Amino acid sequence: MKYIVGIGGMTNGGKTTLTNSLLKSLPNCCVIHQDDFFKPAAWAPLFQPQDQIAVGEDGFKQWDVLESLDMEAMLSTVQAWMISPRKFARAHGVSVQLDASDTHILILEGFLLYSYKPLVDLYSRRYFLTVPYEECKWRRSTRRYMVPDPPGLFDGHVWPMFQKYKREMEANGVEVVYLDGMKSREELFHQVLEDIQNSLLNRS
Ligand SMILES: Nc1ncnc2c1ncn2[C@@H]1O[C@H](COP(=O)(O)OP(=O)(O)O)[C@@H](O)[C@H]1O
Ligand SMILES: O=C(O)c1ccc[n+]([C@@H]2O[C@H](COP(=O)([O-])O)[C@@H](O)[C@H]2O)c1
Ligand SMILES: [Mg+2]
Repeated sequence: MKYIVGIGGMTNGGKTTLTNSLLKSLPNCCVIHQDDFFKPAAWAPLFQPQDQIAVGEDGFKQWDVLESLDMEAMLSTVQAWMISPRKFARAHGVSVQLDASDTHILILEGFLLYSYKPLVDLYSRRYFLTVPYEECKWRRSTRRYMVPDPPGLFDGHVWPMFQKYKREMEANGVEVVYLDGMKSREELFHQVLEDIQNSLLNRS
């Protein structure tokens, strides 16, 4: 059985933390991180021609839109797993348990998992982590990304884009399991692990 889990939701909701814990506990489990698919951006003026991240009318680089991600490449990577989860696992250094039932799990982790149409129906289960605005803003202020946030990015771009995509997801009727990112790391881990295990049992 092939089982694809989405760990989505807002920036700094705790997606990467939760994913890393699940990976250690689920058998035959591979991961694809959406933030590995950001398109290239200029880090110095000389490299401007390679910059594929648009600058909005607001003056901010538009990192938090679907167009800043190479979703076709992400989809191809998912398809490679679907064709041969065993080969994919080996290529990514994941040891495959030969005696386990033929269950293979793929976790997709990222902040815009449910907005790209070709991916939406591939998930067996879609989780969506959220925390309140103030907590999200505070956590974000403690993070250091490859490209540091310019002043005002959170309120001017990150938060409005999160709200826009969430609204669209809900309007499109995409079914998700909401997770309260204010729970402890341990509580979230046990809640989701148990939920995945139950869902796997129901399918087998
Ligand atoms: N359940 C939690 N409670 C409190 N802080 C958390 C929790 N999960 C993650 N964090 C912290 O929040 C920040 C963002 O976590 P991270 O997993 O990188 O989020 P995301 O991948 O959603 O942006 C990190 O500093 C992390 O240590
Ligand atoms: O990873 C990068 O190269 C990168 C460069 C610029 C910005 N980001 C930010 O990465 C955020 C998504 O990652 P995360 O872990 O916070 O969900 C998103 O809100 C972007 O603004 C990420
Ligand atoms: Mg992350």
